Amino acid sequence: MTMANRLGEVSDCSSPTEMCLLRTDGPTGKTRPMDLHFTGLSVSVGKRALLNEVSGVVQPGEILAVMGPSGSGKTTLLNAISGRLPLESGTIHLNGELLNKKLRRKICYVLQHDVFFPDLTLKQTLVYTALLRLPESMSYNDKMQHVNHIIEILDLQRCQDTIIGDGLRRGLSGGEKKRANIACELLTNPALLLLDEPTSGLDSSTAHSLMTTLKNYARQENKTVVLTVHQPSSQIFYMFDRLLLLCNGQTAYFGDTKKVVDFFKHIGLPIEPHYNPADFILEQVKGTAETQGRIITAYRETRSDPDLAEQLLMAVGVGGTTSTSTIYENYLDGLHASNLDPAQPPSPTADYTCQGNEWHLTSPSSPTRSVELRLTIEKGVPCVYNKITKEEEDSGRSSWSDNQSHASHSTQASSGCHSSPAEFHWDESTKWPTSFWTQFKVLSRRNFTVTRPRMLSRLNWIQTLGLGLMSGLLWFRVDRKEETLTNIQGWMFFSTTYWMLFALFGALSSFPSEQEVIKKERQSGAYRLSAYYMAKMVGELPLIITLPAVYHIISYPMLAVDFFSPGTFVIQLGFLLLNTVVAQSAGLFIGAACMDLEVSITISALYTLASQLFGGFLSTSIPAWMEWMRYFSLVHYAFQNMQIVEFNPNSPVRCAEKNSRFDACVNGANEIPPDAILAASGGTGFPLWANTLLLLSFLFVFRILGYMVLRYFRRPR
Ligand SMILES: Nc1ncnc2c1ncn2[C@@H]1O[C@H](COP(=O)(O)OP(=O)(O)OP(=O)(O)O)[C@@H](O)[C@H]1O
Repeated sequence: MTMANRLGEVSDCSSPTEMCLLRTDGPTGKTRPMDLHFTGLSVSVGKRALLNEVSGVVQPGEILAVMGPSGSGKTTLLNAISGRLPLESGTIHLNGELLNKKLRRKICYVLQHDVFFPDLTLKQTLVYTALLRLPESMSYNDKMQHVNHIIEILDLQRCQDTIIGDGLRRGLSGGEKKRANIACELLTNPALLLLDEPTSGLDSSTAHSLMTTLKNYARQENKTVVLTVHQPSSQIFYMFDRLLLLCNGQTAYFGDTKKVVDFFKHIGLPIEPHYNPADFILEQVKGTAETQGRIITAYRETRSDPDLAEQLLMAVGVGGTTSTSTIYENYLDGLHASNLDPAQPPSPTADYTCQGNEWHLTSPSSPTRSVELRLTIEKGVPCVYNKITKEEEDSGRSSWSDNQSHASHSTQASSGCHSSPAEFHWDESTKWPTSFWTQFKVLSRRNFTVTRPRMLSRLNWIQTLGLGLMSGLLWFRVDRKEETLTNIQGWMFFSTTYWMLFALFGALSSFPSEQEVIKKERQSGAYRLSAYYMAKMVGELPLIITLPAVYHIISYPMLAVDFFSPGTFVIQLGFLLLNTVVAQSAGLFIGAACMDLEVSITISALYTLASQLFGGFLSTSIPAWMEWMRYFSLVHYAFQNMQIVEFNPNSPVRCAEKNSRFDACVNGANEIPPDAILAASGGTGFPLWANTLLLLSFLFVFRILGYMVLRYFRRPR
């Protein structure tokens, strides 16, 4: 399909709110409508049951609202359906197929809290999400068109260049953030959309407008939507097709939203006139233990009625007193309207058998095509599946799929307005939507964009320029003689120590500040942790070395006016930067391991101060039993190497005229031998290459430890 064709299809849609989204039924588009059927879900933590035998079903094009008082288990239910919580018992089926890793890709979960990088604009956020979560087979242009399309659908054009913002910086409004949150998830064209309290924190008109958008989306794109909601207005309440009412983790009602008031009336709890039904039912389930018991028992009795099948079918709006054969006929009519060849209408005369509460009905509509219907009642919830026709089996769609209510949506599906500039070609054989290399590239770029304002902030520039000038002036044109030897060493020690502290403490908050976003993205299977980690290391490298390099460029030439050597200058810079990167690695590791800023600051303060004490400048006579601690000092090796480079025979340091502390000087030499300077500085005495190797080892060990912590101890659940 050409781009022009695709755009042509989009232009069929008359307005953004018509929600013309993605082709879902094309031969390559794999996001076909999905019904959700969960049965007897029980979840416990310790001895406490959070969910107890909760069941429900929702069809494509419908919205199932999960309501209940605070703490009744709404979020727990969504977590369970999304596969993020282990079930004690119960099953979750999508189109009759048990929930598995592959199917989880078709589910998106919009969290209650809006989790974003606050410094990115809305458009940048969506573009990075699209580049990470849309399949590799889509071109860049298609992905960008798709982003624009989603922005249009959710009516976010006006704020697309506004930063997301947070408590400190103003950015998107609450309603815009909710839409942005939903937009991020809609990008992947999910079949099942789970939303945890999408309207919380919104005023009634914004909440209504958001719900209208969702309703249109579900209807016109034939998507299945499950959402939790607290206290909707009556207008919003009646937008829900089905309602699942929870009370202390148990089902108080499941069925048609319009019938819930009748249900309550039937059990002796009539609603007063002009009362918001949502408020009314919530008040009842929040009532006394006796009222709660009455509601739950009444609902259970409905489920154990001898004429269960008819009642339940009625609850899902299938048929009331309709016989199963009529259901089947209606069902086939629906299929005929949407999928089957009009020239070959399916035969309404079907064979059907009934075993217990499971019906099997088969009807050939042509020699090569047959349709089979299965109706089961599992734990009180009816589920109507159609078995794939023979032709569809050939194209790989051979599981049980769709159901009775498909008929009611077929007209919408066939009414046009169901294509976008993009098509999806999910590669089902791979776990990730994009390759490692793509993930690495996109995440490096994003990391650079997100981290730059923090690391290269105006204040950091002022601090660096100020300190560079101050240290340059303090040690300006320092003389190269024994009396001023400690000044030269002091500059080197100060430089390595300062940048160690800067990098280590700066890195402490790096993982903790990102962890919520990363957790959300990892839970949705957007990328590998290794790609994120590598990208973070690489993306931040230019940022972490910029300021120390500027400092060195200002400060060292001022110090070394009389003995400046370009070679020494460059090598000194190299060790200063290497030490800074090592310190950053230590900070990243400590930050990841602790995640609690106060704890990590305490540990870091202890380690960095010990590193200074044992660095070889502040104390040159370390007690023998503490000498081993020098080997763990973060500044020791770089400080040693800077001295090795600085104090070389080509640039000698003159002996003191009297009372020299160096034997060579006392014995008549004019210049202090470099080895004597190093020996007197309390170092380990390792050569340059050994110190460099040890610095690199520190770097790798801290980086590997940081990865292990994220991989095994910070795994999102
Ligand atoms: N990991 C857990 N350990 C112990 N209790 C938990 C855990 N997770 C949830 N709960 C408890 O389970 C109950 C249901 O929690 P859930 O978040 O599902 O409620 P909710 O209906 O979504 O509430 P709200 O409307 O306030 O968000 C609450 O009482 C909560 O304290």
